[in-house]
Amino acid sequence: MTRPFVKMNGAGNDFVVVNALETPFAPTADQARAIADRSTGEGCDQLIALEPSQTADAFMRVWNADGGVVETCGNALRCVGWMLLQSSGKDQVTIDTLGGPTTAWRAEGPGRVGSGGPEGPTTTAHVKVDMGAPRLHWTQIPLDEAMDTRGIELQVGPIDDPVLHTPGAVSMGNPHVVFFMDHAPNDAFVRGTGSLIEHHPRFPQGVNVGFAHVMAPDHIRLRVWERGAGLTRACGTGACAALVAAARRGLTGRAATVEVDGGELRIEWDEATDHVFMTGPVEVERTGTLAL
Ligand SMILES: N[C@@H](CCC[C@H](N)C(=O)O)C(=O)O
Repeated sequence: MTRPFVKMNGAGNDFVVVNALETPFAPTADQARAIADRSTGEGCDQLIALEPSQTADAFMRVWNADGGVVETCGNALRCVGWMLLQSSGKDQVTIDTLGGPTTAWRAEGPGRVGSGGPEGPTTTAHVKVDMGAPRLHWTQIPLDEAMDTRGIELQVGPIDDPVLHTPGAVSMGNPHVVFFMDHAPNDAFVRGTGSLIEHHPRFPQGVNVGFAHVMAPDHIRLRVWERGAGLTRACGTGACAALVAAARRGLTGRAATVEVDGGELRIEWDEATDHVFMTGPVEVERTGTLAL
């Protein structure tokens, strides 16, 4: 069986997107893993399917690169949002996920906007998404026991001199923990520490691990080790979680630019609605066909 796909990325976080609005697409975990494999498959951080929805313009299903189905993906919501905005001609579209419903709009943003070319993809568009309200109670992350999610009981390194400790915990529909550091860590540190924390018993459903350096009250440098995908060039829900965790500790205001390896995301935590809004770039890289 073959299926057409579109390869897209949001700030460097890349996806194989399959339109399953008319024809169902239900890969096994092994098939999802094979598609995501960067040496033998198409290669991506997440596999995405756009499915029909009773309540929204579409339902977005997400598989991590390890083949596991997860709740949501912020950067993919912008990519899929752009596809639906283009195909429907609407000004806004709604997308449901296992992590909750989202709305997406076209937005203005920095950077070159073009259609791609021999030099590679250029920014296709900027899209804003309403990621909903952050979930902050320990049961909602979820954690293994009751504690204040502004700074949870967790440390890395020796007990009397930890390298990292007391991260914030936030659910943006999926679980995140955010360590605050005075610099951005290198790849080896993110890989070593991230892989350790991802499966820590503190997080019964695993966790996405953010390393945030607050450079100014409106600017965060963020690196993320994603649950089920490893070190990625951007994590949209991770950027939302970092802003929320930083604002709760008084390290930033309620809006900031979050600089990730693959670009910049604008995150705003609206006081009136409690919703977190994310604006950032979307790129179409290529199209192709999956052989399943
Ligand atoms: N890249 C995503 C998050 C994808 C899912 C995540 N790895 C998880 O397991 O929750 C984003 O942009 O939010």
